[in-house]
Amino acid sequence: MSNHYITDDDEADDLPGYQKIDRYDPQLIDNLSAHYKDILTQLGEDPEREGLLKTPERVAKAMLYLTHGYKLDAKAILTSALFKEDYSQMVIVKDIEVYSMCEHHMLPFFGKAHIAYIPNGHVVGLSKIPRVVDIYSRRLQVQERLTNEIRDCIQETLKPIGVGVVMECRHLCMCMRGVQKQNSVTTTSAFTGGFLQEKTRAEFLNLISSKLS
Ligand SMILES: Nc1nc2c(ncn2[C@@H]2O[C@H](COP(=O)(O)OP(=O)(O)OP(=O)(O)O)[C@@H](O)[C@H]2O)c(=O)[nH]1
Ligand SMILES: [Zn+2]
Repeated sequence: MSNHYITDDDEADDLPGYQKIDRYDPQLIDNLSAHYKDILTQLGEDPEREGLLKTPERVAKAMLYLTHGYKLDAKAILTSALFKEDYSQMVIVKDIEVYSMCEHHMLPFFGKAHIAYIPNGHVVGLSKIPRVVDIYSRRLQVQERLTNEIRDCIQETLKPIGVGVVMECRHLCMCMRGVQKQNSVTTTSAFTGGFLQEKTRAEFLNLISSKLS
């Protein structure tokens, strides 16, 4: 894989597929900038006015960052930190921030992901779970597919007894335009294995709804 994009995360170079953000391909930035300059003109703006001079390049870089997940391999990230461990209770990482872009309007949707799995001989390094969320979020998405992709990645890599994913997001395409519902939150969920049983799923849902004291 080449041309991977990620923020200036200090760990970036140690993770499979990650590179630092200052390694954007300059030709790609130039191409995208030219398109955004044209879009500004088509929108009735003057791309030569002072405040907009660097805007096409800024937008190009921002969009590359907001879609850098295409270049990353979530399964490789998880596989890089599997540890043999005799722990077979539910592991939950909750309240993981999510920032994604809806594929219909290319406007942000954002909120939280709550992820659980029941280990089957291996646990995964905890930080890798939010990294998986980021890799699938930083693409053009619909919330349902994002939820399923996270579930499938964890299930296929860790092969746990079960995986549960719940996501709660606000979609700006529903707030700042269109139907203009400022407070609506969309909840999606995806489960495998043990989480298909009502008791296990109820325990997960109960634990993610309880607040830390
Ligand atoms: N299922 C799903 N729909 C989404 C998501 N993000 C945005 N949408 C919806 O995608 C739909 C696109 O519908 P269209 O009728 O083609 O587009 P539109 O005319 O801009 O629709 P409005 O937003 O109702 O104005 C809208 O209903 C959005 O609310 C998502 O993550 N999941
Ligand atoms: Zn949308």
